[in-house]
Amino acid sequence: MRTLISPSLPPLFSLHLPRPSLFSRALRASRYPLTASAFSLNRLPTNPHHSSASRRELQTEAASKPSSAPPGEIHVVVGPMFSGKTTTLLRRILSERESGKKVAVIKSDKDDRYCAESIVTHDGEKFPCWALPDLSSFKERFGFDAYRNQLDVIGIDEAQFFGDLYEFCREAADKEGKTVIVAGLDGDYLRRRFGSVLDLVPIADTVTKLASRCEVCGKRASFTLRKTEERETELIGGAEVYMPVCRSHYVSGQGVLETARAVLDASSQRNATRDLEATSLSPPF
Ligand SMILES: Nc1ncnc2c1ncn2[C@@H]1O[C@H](COP(=O)(O)OP(=O)(O)O)[C@@H](O)[C@H]1O
Ligand SMILES: Cc1cn([C@H]2C[C@H](O)[C@@H](COP(=O)(O)O)O2)c(=O)[nH]c1=O
Ligand SMILES: [Zn+2]
Repeated sequence: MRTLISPSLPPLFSLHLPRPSLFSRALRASRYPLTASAFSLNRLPTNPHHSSASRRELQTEAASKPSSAPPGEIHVVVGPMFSGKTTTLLRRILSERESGKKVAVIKSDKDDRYCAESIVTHDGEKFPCWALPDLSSFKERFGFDAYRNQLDVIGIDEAQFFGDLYEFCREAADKEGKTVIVAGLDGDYLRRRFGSVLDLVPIADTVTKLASRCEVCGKRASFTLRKTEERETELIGGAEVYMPVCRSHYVSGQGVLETARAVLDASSQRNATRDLEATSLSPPF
């Protein structure tokens, strides 16, 4: 199958890492070598602006965090359909697993294309996954103990379909030390924000927007055009329903839709004629 992802296209957001300040170096150093008790607020210089109640609150919060869980990470991969989101997720998951990390992948059970128990790229690559109605059921299904002690990296595909995406990712990364790699559509076929994928941006470590190739002109495609007449936001489908397009062909989508409809009509016309011919050739019952 043709590869439509251009490796030369840069991600929308690039990562700039400034020199760490003295403060940030001190903060980073405090994360790993210090135990929870060494990181006790009692040892911090007293801030005269903190009331004793708020000091107690902060102290309780610090004590309740598991001392062994280093902070996790959130990486978000978005883009239109056919831009390589699932492929990217798969590559990252495989590379984490090769480096010795324990991984698990979750996808929405709404997506019943290809295979129920695997994430599958449009090129047919597969990886076993948990197909779930929501993310909050994952820990119980995976096992609370196994989740806490034996899982480092969580991949989430079709993230736009999960209503509890934000809460799950924040808790997993902030409190449970997990690395979460999220792949999903940033926008729907009308280019409206899709689900809560974009809500993750402020709490993410990296955000990558991928592009596909416009099916009409071959240029960079950042949007997904729906070729059919359905109007609901959620409509599971692949290349028979959607196509990646550039900005100008998204805007002139009506024309593209008409072309696509004509192609579909012609092909169903051809199929109908073939069926008719096959029926008239078959012997009568
Ligand atoms: N219009 C298309 N129809 C079918 N497959 C396509 C189309 N455009 C691209 N592809 C293939 O899909 C691959 C990306 O698949 P995938 O990672 O599943 O994308 P995404 O998860 O972003 O939808 C590309 O490498 C390309 O080979
Ligand atoms: C644009 C758009 C897409 N969907 C559905 C169609 C597919 O089932 C998934 C996206 O899959 P992919 O891995 O990104 O190829 O989402 C939808 O329900 N509504 C839309 O507007
Ligand atoms: Zn185009």
